[in-house]
Amino acid sequence: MHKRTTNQEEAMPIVVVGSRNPVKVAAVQAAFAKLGDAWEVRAVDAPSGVSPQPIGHAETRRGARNRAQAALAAYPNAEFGVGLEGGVFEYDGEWYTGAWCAIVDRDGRVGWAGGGLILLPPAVVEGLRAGHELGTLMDRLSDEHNTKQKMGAIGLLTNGLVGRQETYEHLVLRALARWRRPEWFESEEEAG
Ligand SMILES: O=P(O)(O)OP(=O)(O)OP(=O)(O)OC[C@H]1O[C@@H](n2cnc3c(O)ncnc32)[C@H](O)[C@@H]1O
Repeated sequence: MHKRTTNQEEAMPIVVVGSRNPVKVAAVQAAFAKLGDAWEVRAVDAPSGVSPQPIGHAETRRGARNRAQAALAAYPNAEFGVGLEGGVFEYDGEWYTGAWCAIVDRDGRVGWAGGGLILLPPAVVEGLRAGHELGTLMDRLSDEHNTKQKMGAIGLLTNGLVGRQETYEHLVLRALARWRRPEWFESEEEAG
């Protein structure tokens, strides 16, 4: 993995998450821990610039990129900014929740990954149509508090089989593809 060399050769490289949601921060920590080098993970409140409950890929993806860029801008010494944005998606009358991840570096590259879709039940769909946020609806349905910062809709819906954190960790790992295989993403000129 490419690392920027600085005159502080010993300093750990920094990755900044554009959210203080502990689920998102833990997902980035777990993903970067797999890279082999020790990374320092910081978290900042970064505006998504989209609605509190993004609907559809375009809006959700934009929110992820805005958060990643704001995160990177907040830390001049950081190598990467990571944005994770949850959204809801409608296909053929069924509604799903999923997410997009954007990772940005100092050279303007953006790595993308999205998905992790899971079917939402009718009571939640009704609430979404009425303009409510998924987090609020999941709290109401499960009679729990702040579930979006715990197992999330994914954990509640699968009754603990898989959680929001693991799902987001996978998105971060996939969004790193362009730095794992730079030769496949960049022309020789750019890569040089
Ligand atoms: O603190 P931030 O980073 O804003 O985290 P968030 O969970 O509130 O915000 P997102 O922008 O990622 O998600 C947009 C909305 O979708 C909801 N959401 C997305 N994924 C969810 C999940 O797995 N469980 C519960 N709510 C979820 C949540 O209510 C958010 O208001």
